[in-house]
Amino acid sequence: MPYRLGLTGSIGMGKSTTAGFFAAAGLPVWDADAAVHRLYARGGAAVAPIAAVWPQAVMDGAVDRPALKTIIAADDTALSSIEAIVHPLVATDRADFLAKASADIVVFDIPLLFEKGTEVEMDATLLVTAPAALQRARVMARDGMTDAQFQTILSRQMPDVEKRARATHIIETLSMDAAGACVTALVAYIRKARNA
Ligand SMILES: CC(C)(COP(=O)(O)OP(=O)(O)OC[C@H]1O[C@@H](n2cnc3c(N)ncnc32)[C@H](O)[C@@H]1O)[C@@H](O)C(=O)NCCC(=O)NCCS
Ligand SMILES: Nc1ncnc2c1ncn2[C@@H]1O[C@H](COP(=O)(O)OP(=O)(O)OP(=O)(O)O)[C@@H](O)[C@H]1O
Repeated sequence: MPYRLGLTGSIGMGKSTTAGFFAAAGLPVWDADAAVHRLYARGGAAVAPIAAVWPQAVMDGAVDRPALKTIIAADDTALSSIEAIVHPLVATDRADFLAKASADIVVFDIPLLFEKGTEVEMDATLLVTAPAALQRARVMARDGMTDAQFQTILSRQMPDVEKRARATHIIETLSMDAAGACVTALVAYIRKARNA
């Protein structure tokens, strides 16, 4: 079985960017957010079970994210009900990817890796992180992001300090060059440890 490296980090910490460095190094990368997008798209496996509970959340055969957000905002229990539908489907997608992978190391980009306990399915974890002020500046630079939205998302994620305590490896995403070099060094380290 390939070595499974779980990549995580809070919003805006640089998961997608760091996943790109692994992909550029030739490692297969599975992306949890992309899996959810596939499941929500027309023909995706989450459409029918979500329509059965919230018919107003499905438009033109696909799950409509703004509609889901309206439902979540109005009902404190909705997010966990959505998760109960979506997370088993995501787990199946991830298992299919792993079964087909032929590389020595595969990377799983999972925003909620520690929150949902998925780290038990990994051989090691990599946390990407940055100072809180930099994280905030990155997220607030995004279109339509408000301070209240940022605070809500942060409140649903495990604090960075707790993630640091759990992670096997940590990379600070301060510059592209430095983070890219850290990824190269980490891949070499894992290969050396595996072959030792
Ligand atoms: C709430 C939804 C509709 C918001 O969609 P939208 O496109 O606006 O935002 P996006 O998916 O990029 O998420 C925004 C931020 O919220 C975080 N987030 C998303 N889902 C969750 C969750 N279940 N718990 C905590 N944080 C979450 C993301 O990591 C990200 O930082 C969508 O995220 C969703 O359907 N979530 C439930 C499924 C899920 O758990 N996805 C997480 C990956 S397995
Ligand atoms: N190593 C780095 N050096 C400089 N800037 C970076 C680095 N990594 C990420 N960034 C910047 O930080 C921002 C967030 O990066 P990215 O989208 O990769 O984060 P993310 O953790 O995937 O975000 P989200 O949780 O919202 O999906 C982007 O503007 C990106 O250009």
